[in-house]
Amino acid sequence: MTEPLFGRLTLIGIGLIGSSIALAAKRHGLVSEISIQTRSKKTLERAIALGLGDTYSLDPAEAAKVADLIIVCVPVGASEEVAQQIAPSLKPGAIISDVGSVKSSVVQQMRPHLPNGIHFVPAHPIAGTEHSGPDAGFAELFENRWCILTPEEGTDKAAVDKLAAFWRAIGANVEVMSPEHHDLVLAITSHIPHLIAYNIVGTAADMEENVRQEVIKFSASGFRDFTRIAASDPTMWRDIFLHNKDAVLEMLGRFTEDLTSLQRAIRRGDGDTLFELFTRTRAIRRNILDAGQDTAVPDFGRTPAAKGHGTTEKNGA
Ligand SMILES: NC(=O)C1=CN([C@@H]2O[C@H](COP(=O)(O)OP(=O)(O)OC[C@H]3O[C@@H](n4cnc5c(N)ncnc54)[C@H](O)[C@@H]3O)[C@@H](O)[C@H]2O)C=CC1
Ligand SMILES: O=C(O)C(=O)Cc1ccc(O)cc1
Repeated sequence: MTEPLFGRLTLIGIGLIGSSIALAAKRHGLVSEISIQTRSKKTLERAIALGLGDTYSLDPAEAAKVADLIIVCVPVGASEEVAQQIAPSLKPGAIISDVGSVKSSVVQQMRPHLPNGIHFVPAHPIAGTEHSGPDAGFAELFENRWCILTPEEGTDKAAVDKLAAFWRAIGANVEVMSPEHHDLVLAITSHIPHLIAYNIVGTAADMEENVRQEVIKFSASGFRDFTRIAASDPTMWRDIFLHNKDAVLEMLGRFTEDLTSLQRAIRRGDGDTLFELFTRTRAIRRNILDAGQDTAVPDFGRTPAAKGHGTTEKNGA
């Protein structure tokens, strides 16, 4: 049996991601003790019934005490409140991390409250489902998925390496980048796709009753996939859009321009434009599959041809 990487791991928030980390850390023997905190008694009782940890608390300061690694697993809008609550009881030398889907805002919310001598290494596992709560977790969630770390410059390298080793040990591939770059990439690869799903399902839901029934009845796989994504947790996704506002609006601007050019191509009967785009997007899907994980960040924007698909860009204007 190898030595655990950490002594006490404290998980603040025990939903899908927190419970999956608990199960994976336990399975791989990565920590000697797991302490769980969440703010609702009902959720804490589920965590106890599921046997996710060794100690349980409703008090974040109590749970964070003597922890070597604290991972905050709450909706991104609650990050500042949690940082304020745990800051006074953090052990010098502890690593504090999170799993939020947005990084710049989490850094801005948490950093000012963290005392010197604490290693702050924000993280985002790009792995999840539309389910939430402690019952939704499973130990394999992070296997062969990316986990992006966004430490500030000057963060202790040993702390970053140790957190990276933790994520690798539960099956993830680790990459390090700036919070700003993370937020821009995730806006197009994750946040806008969710917004599109929420919007298309909302549009269908607003249709007249008889059409709505047919939408459900004849739901082809495209729409069904959107309904899965649009069933994701409303609190979590509200917070993502409120806290990644600039990057989402920037990407939404480009998306809207491209959508307008597709609209024009359809109106004009311009089959070449449609065919050329659909051929290019098919190749992107193949790239993703060839990369061996369907969560791999696609090669968007690295080649001039992949930038936008408006008719003006196609014509080189
Ligand atoms: N669900 C997904 O697919 C993924 C989610 N994430 C990120 O992980 C984080 C957690 O998401 P999930 O586990 O899916 O959510 P979840 O809804 O399953 O669990 C969230 C947990 O946080 C607790 N909580 C909420 N506010 C709190 C507070 N102020 N103090 C203590 N506990 C609090 C809730 O009671 C619940 O136990 C979010 O920031 C999300 O952006 C990251 C990757 C994938
Ligand atoms: O269920 C899906 O399709 C997801 O996209 C899961 C997911 C949700 C949020 C993240 O920050 C990362 C992954």
